[in-house]
Amino acid sequence: MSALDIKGLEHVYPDGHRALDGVDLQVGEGERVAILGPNGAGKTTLMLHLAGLLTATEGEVSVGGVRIAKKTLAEIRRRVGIVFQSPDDQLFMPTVADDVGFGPANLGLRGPELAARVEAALADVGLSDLADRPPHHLSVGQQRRAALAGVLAMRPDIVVCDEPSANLDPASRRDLARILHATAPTLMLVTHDLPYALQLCERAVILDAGRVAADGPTPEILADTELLQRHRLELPFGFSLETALAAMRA
Ligand SMILES: Nc1ncnc2c1ncn2[C@@H]1O[C@H](COP(=O)(O)OP(=O)(O)OP(=O)(O)O)[C@@H](O)[C@H]1O
Repeated sequence: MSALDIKGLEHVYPDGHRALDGVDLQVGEGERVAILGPNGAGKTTLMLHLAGLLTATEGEVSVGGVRIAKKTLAEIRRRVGIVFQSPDDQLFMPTVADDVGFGPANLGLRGPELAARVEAALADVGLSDLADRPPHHLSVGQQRRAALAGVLAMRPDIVVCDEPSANLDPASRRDLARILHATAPTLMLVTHDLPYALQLCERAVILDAGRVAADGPTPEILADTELLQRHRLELPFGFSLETALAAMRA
């Protein structure tokens, strides 16, 4: 069974803008998939559908065989965790531990069980020492890890990350990649950062004008210069795919 099965997904916003125009996508359990595409391609719209935060105009999305519908929303939101780009959208409790425990507490966990869930998630992201700090006192990199801990504490089947590398220094970028590698069960990475997609995801999907324009192994997608140009994607100046792949194999 697929971790994620999207069939003929269309989304038309109330103003008539068609943001998704028939997306078909299957993702296997344990796969790591980068969702690439130019501004306005529909990446965020797709991401919001994965957790049932938008209602499909047409088509359907199933997570682990459970079709997203009003009556399955609670289950879907436990199964799919989204790490939003801006930690302000996610962190709002007085302490990091409270934030990480918020979701599991909503699931009904209490006492030692809740504390253990929070401790484990904070340990996974290397933030155990900062459990009692207010989230707004943390660095951007730490905030992003705290947001990921909040998602991991729900024990999701799929982790969706929106631009996780944005505004991170090189060391924080590496730390987060290592943590995502080690912790995300099935990963959907929405990003403009092509080297990060290469580092983290074996598969890449290009979305453009609300449609899947390409889907394949990330190294092959990134080696296709014409394909990238057609969809306004670019590797950073001076970036060598061969060197990066050799470094990853070493
Ligand atoms: N609430 C909305 N109402 C109307 N149109 C919207 C709304 N949100 C997004 N859109 C439009 O839908 C299209 C897809 O937007 P979306 O944010 O999903 O793209 P994206 O690929 O995530 O872009 P970016 O890379 O800039 O974040 C865009 O043309 C956008 O203007």
